[in-house]
Amino acid sequence: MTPTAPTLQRLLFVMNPISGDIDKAELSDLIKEICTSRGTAAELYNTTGENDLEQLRDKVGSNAYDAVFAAGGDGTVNLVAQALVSSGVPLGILPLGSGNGLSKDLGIPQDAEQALHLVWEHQVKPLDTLEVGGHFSTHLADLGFNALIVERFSSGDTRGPGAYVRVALQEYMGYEPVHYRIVTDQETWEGEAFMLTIANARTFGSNVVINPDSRMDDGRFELCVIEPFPATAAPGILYRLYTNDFDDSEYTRRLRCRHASIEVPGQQQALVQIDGEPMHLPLPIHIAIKPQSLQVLAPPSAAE
Ligand SMILES: Nc1ncnc2c1ncn2[C@@H]1O[C@H](COP(=O)(O)OP(=O)(O)OP(=O)(O)O)[C@@H](O)[C@H]1O
Repeated sequence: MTPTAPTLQRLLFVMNPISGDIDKAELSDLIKEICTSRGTAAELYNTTGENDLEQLRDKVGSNAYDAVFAAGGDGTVNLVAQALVSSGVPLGILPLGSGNGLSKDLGIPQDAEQALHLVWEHQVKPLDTLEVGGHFSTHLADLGFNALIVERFSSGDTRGPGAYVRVALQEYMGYEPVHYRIVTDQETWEGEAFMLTIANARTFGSNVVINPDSRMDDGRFELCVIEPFPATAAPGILYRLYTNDFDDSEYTRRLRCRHASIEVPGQQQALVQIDGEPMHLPLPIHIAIKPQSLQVLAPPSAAE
């Protein structure tokens, strides 16, 4: 353990039985075995997909957990973070999904067994969280092209990066950019966008860096706009998204703010993906940051 890290003695592990393709019974046994051998009490909760948030809030309210781990994909991390927000109880992550965006941004090992060592070797970091149209987000939300692809993915049975690229290419051909009006506490921007990301974090689970050099604890968030671009510009934009150079394109801009509202003139609702879950939200969409409202366990050496 790092000198400043508190000892975690009582833990809850929230496990999503459908996340990833590893054997959850084996992982549960491993968690119990390692924790028992180190004198740490570990309780397990399997999500059902029904009323999990209410159940977890009850558990967190009536038990003195030192930390609660989300063992699952981005949806499970969002669920557990929501149950813990403003409680002071830190969130740990055992990444099991296909994206695992927040865990990557925090530098958490992508192997669940290695990530378990966060219990004994960690630093506790405060993170901002976002409210997007009344929904909780820890990581990244967006409107436009990527939200459409996430929706196509969640309604089909295709998975994996190869399938993502295939679906994205199919949809790109007929995609019509949308006209947005964004009003923040700093400025107003109006125009067409191919994609509009609401970013508390930096990097998608796909390793696309949509919001480079940003912080998750500064009380601000970014609206990252990719404006319509000719097909010839696509390779350059894609390259910049993988090389930390989002701003180096004439088709991109970022608005940094504390609160914002997004309108689509003439439309009543919009498709939005929030931490990987697609949903239709009424317009305008109001976004606000809750500064340092979530504690997380990160590796002792994590930079930010
Ligand atoms: N026991 C369960 N049976 C069916 N669905 C469940 C169950 N528990 C949770 N879910 C659903 O799982 C979804 C969240 O999955 P999560 O994102 O954690 O994993 P994943 O889909 O494998 O990850 P990724 O999105 O990174 O690929 C939620 O929609 C939730 O309702």
